[in-house]
Amino acid sequence: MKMEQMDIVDEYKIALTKAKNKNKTLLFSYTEQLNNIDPLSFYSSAKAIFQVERFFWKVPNDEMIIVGLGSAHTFQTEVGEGRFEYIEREWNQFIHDAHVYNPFDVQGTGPVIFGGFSFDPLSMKESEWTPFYNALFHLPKLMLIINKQEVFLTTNILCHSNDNLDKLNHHLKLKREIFEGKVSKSIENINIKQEHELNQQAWIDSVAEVVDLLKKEKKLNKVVMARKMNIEFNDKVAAEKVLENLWEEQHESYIFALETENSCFTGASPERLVKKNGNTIVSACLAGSIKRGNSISEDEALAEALFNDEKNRHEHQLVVSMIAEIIRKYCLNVDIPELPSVMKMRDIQHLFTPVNGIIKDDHISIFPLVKDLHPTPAMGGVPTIEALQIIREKEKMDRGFYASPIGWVDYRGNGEFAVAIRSGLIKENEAFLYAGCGVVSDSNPEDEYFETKIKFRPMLRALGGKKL
Ligand SMILES: C=C(O[C@@H]1C=C(C(=O)O)C=C[C@H]1O)C(=O)O
Ligand SMILES: [Mg+2]
Repeated sequence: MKMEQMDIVDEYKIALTKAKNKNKTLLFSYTEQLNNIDPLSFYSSAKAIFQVERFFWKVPNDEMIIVGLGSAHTFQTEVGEGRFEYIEREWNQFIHDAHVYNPFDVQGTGPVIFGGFSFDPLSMKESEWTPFYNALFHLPKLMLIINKQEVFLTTNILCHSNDNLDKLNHHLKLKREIFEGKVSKSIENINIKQEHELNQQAWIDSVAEVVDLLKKEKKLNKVVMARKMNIEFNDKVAAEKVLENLWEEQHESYIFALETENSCFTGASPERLVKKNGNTIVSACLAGSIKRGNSISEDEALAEALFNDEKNRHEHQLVVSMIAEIIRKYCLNVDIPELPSVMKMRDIQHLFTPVNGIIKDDHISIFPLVKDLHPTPAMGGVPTIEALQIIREKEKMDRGFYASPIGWVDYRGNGEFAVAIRSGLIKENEAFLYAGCGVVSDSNPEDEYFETKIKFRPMLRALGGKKL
């Protein structure tokens, strides 16, 4: 059903008057309903206009797709430990003064920021991650939201106290160019020149050292060890092509991309961190892995082996205990099945336990939940602080935004974050891919190496890797 819609020019004039009266810069945000539009085409179509800052987000069942173009404002910080509070504070301040026109009671409509946080502000820093800081969120100029088949467009403009209608007119012109232009998917191809797994043997040796530590130190239960791959391409890689491939190949995952400067952090993650919609909180525990089978019977036998495997169940249970504790701190009526189920992705199967709860205080935004949950023992370890210290010493790399929360927050503090795994950072004709695994005292370093090899596959395939 179409709502009666206020005119964007009239609303903009109200925002301008507010900016003048308050003598400050404020956000004008306007949401309207649209006819259907293909989200990937929308993402590609605006490349020439908004090439620097774009984002893409799709949840596993397609119930929510968000595509952002350009940045009306970018929230970023070098603050480490306090990066979650910093972004929340800045966003609240922005919203406090904003003029929001949104007649729809639909999640994702109205002003939304999209971005993520660094995994560990105290880890070593590598230059490829510099443009992402310790947190980076875009408030897009134009944002497409597809919520259960309903399509919306949100326009965000910053109004200064001495502005006239010029900015809006310019914006409307850009919008017409996008919608009247030939909206098409990308036709570019990706050609890998060279794939390079970094220090394989050194990594296996580090995992063996971590296993020794886990055996020695009774209080240390789990450490997640990751490694990376470098890829060189013959030409610059088009982010939209990678997204198109992920969309086709990993449709059962969260698919995300966050672009800034000459960098695109993208991936297809099976793992939700947390979702908040009003007082409803949903989280997920995902840990414990096995490959897919070549036949249905082999696949089922592997799933059963995973379910009954003590090492994997232990690895999984450590995640459930921690997430349950955090969610219980915030929620009533917490619902957690006693036994995990097996989640099957294209390349891998995981043990999975969903967590649902009703938040006690619905004034709390999603930010404190993200802060408290990150890193879960699926990405860090148990106990968290000790595990992070070991990761810093043994991994000897900068995870950047890999294994971190990535997602969106709206102007009411609702939103959703996935854990940014099965991901990679693309920089023109170079990419860095990341994969990790939960190491426990009965881990076999060679098996863990093989597990990470499987976890590179989704990104490798989307980038045109041939040996898959
Ligand atoms: C760390 C990753 O995956 C995590 C580790 C898992 C495991 O060790 O069994 C399973 C799922 C994820 O929580 C990754 O994909 O890089
Ligand atoms: Mg594992």
